[in-house]
Amino acid sequence: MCSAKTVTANAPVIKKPQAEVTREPPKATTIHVNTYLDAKKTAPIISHNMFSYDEIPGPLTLRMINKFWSMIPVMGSEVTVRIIQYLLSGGRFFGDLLSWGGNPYFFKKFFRVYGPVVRLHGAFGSDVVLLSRPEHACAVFQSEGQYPIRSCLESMQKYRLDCRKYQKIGPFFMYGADWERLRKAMEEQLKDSIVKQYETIDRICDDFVERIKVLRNPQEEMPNDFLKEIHKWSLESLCSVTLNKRFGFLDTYGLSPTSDAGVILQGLTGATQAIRKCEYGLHVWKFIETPAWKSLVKHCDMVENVLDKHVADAIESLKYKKDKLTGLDSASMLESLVLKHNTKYQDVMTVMLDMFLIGTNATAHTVGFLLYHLAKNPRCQIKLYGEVKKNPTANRDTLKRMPYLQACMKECLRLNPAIPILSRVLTNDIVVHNYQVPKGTHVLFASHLNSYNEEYFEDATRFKPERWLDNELGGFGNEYQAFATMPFGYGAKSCVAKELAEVQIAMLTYKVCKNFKIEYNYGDITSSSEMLAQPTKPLKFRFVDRA
Ligand code: HEM
Repeated sequence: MCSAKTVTANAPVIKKPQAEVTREPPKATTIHVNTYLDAKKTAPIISHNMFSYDEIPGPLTLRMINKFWSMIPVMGSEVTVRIIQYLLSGGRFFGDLLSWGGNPYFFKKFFRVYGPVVRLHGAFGSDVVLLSRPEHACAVFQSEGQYPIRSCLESMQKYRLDCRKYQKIGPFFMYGADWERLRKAMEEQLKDSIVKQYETIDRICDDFVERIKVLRNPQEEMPNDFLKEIHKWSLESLCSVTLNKRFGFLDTYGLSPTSDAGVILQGLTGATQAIRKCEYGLHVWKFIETPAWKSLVKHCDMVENVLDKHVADAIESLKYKKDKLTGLDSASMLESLVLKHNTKYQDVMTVMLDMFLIGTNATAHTVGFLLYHLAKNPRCQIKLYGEVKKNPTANRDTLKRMPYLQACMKECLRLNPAIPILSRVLTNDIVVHNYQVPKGTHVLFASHLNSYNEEYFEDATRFKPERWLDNELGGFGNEYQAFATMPFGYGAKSCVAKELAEVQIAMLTYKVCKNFKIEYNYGDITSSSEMLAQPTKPLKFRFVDRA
């Protein structure tokens, strides 16, 4: 275990609680799950080597901040979660307080100082526990009941419930029977849409290749905002999957800011930034309209107004189409949700918005990173191109049968997961690392740290797709290896669109690799440490035509 000496020179002196210093470190492998919702299944846990929740080590500084918070009646664990994420993203105020501001390895430092389980004290006893190891994730996820809970973004919740009166906060944050019903409908329709919209997804990738040709400068390089172009591809693809419509995001002559596509792009970009600002730091916007809150409302309204129009049009046209639809064959995903699953209008809207906010960003950032890794690893690119050449045409089946392409995607998601921190609110008491953690606690699991840990992956920092060919778990294949990297999350609340995202990313990578040799001649690009991690530098790739 590290001592306080490991903290950098200008950091505050953080003393570990006495109990932590004197006792033996708990064994990492002990996992007990007390599912007291189903008393028949489990017996109470009795262990001789168990420690209470209060014994979990954590920073004294945050305890002091907590004393301050507890005088302000709105601060809860949600805020603690956001503060952590704010610190992770280099937030200044609290970051400076802890002398860890701007340090992307904030989580890592916590673990180094306090051990693999860290408790951060929130107001009213509602704390956040940071977990680091795969076996901790296993304990959390295996304890999930039928309805797992993810901690929510309070700003989005307020917007949806107060401003738009949807009554629902959307599938990403919902739980319970309503969420389960919506989730099942989404799963079914997304699967269906991949089959139905496959050719359109394919054509949109071709359009992206053409767009690259238009964007290239005389040195065959992309502009600084190439990530935005990847976003456009991702949006065009998702619009056609959900609405059966092309929006023109990839228009050769650029995007008019007043077109529907232009408004959606501007709205989503602004909304993502505003949500980030509202969520990190103090939630003053709950009482007064801060600039960040006003921006959130403005940008979310922009996206919603356009989507509203299209969703309303689609629903209206159903009245006329209903009889003509033969077995729902020609229905879009949205139409099927309404026709087949009787999904209500407000639910359709929140589904659309969650998919746009989470899905398009995550997919676009993953593509950005994958092209980067291929550019930086010419050996891997040559190998992938060899596989591409052997498969002159790509369809859903052939893409799945390109093992190296699949391995490249997995390896990219291991190194740069779009959502690097998974969160849950415990629905059961659990024991992690011999510490008892009660039901209701917010836990954050820093899964991306394991990706860089030699304990789980040999040559952990290297982009090495071969590891997934040698071993289907990509690492040392121990008992918990499946929890060492979880880019799409885990269990009932894992990503609902994993298959769609994989098809889109595989198809685009196949086409780009088939047409161009990818190069990158600037500084190393890493992931920003945010809820939705993105590349930290402009993606100034050079795309050289293949002969
Ligand atoms: C590479 C692309 C993507 C990655 C890495 C990714 C990753 C994730 C992760 C980590 C979660 C949380 C899982 C958990 O907490 O266990 C999630 C949830 C979710 N994702 Fe994705 N995602 C991607 C693409 C998409 C796309 C394209 C869509 C929509 C079309 C989408 C829609 C959702 C939704 C709606 C949820 C919430 C599911 C629920 O709570 O039931 N994602 N995603």
